[in-house]
Amino acid sequence: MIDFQNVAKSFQKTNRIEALTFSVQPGECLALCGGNGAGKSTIIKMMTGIYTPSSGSISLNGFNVSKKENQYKKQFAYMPDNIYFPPSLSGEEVLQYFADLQGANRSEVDDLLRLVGLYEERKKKVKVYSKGMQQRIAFAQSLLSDSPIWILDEPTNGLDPYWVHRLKEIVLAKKAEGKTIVFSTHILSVVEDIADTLLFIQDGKMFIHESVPCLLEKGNNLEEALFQQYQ
Ligand SMILES: Nc1ncnc2c1ncn2[C@@H]1O[C@H](COP(=O)(O)OP(=O)(O)OP(=O)(O)O)[C@@H](O)[C@H]1O
Repeated sequence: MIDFQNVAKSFQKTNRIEALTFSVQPGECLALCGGNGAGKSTIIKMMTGIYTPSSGSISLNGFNVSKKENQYKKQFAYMPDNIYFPPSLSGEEVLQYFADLQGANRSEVDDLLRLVGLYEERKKKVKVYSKGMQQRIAFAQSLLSDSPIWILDEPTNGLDPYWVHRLKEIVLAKKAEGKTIVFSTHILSVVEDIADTLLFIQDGKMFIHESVPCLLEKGNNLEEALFQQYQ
């Protein structure tokens, strides 16, 4: 379970996230949406301990997200929105590097390379990978750990339609295994296909927090349901 209690965040005295309270239940898949600059990545970075909230508290499966504590770090796997890859390493070496860093088993690397369709190109340096290929390596990296919570910041960014489809299948399979999932996206059809709940942020405030099936009763699709609420 992910729990946010009155979490706010300011940068240089400007409030960017206003007292946000919500939770994600075990096994739930929550989509984080909102306009550019709304605060999605900031929320995700606070969830993962990269940013410290200005006030309020966050816990992951009961463990406080705080610089002074370590237990919460074992609760989640994370795919950042822009990940640094040592450019001189090949795709295979990058995953081996992350496996070592996370204490994961290197034997999983081949399977993950196959899962993200990069096994044939595993010896190529990541710096020559396309944006979508780098994104798939970042996605594979987040699958090295079998933590109960999986947090993905714009995972479909740069993916072609086939890989968006595959990513949805993989996320749904992980959801069926009982993982608690949070992902951010601008693609409402992805939300419709895989999320249980939508949290829509506008200017750092919660605008909508509702189950996807309930939202879909308000329109033929999520886009229609959401834009009716905007008007
Ligand atoms: N480290 C930082 N220092 C100062 N301001 C920041 C910092 N990180 C984020 N912000 C500001 O906080 C606001 C929210 O940014 P955030 O990256 O969370 O938005 P987002 O919803 O993820 O946007 P996008 O959809 O464009 O990726 C923006 O106004 C941004 O400029």
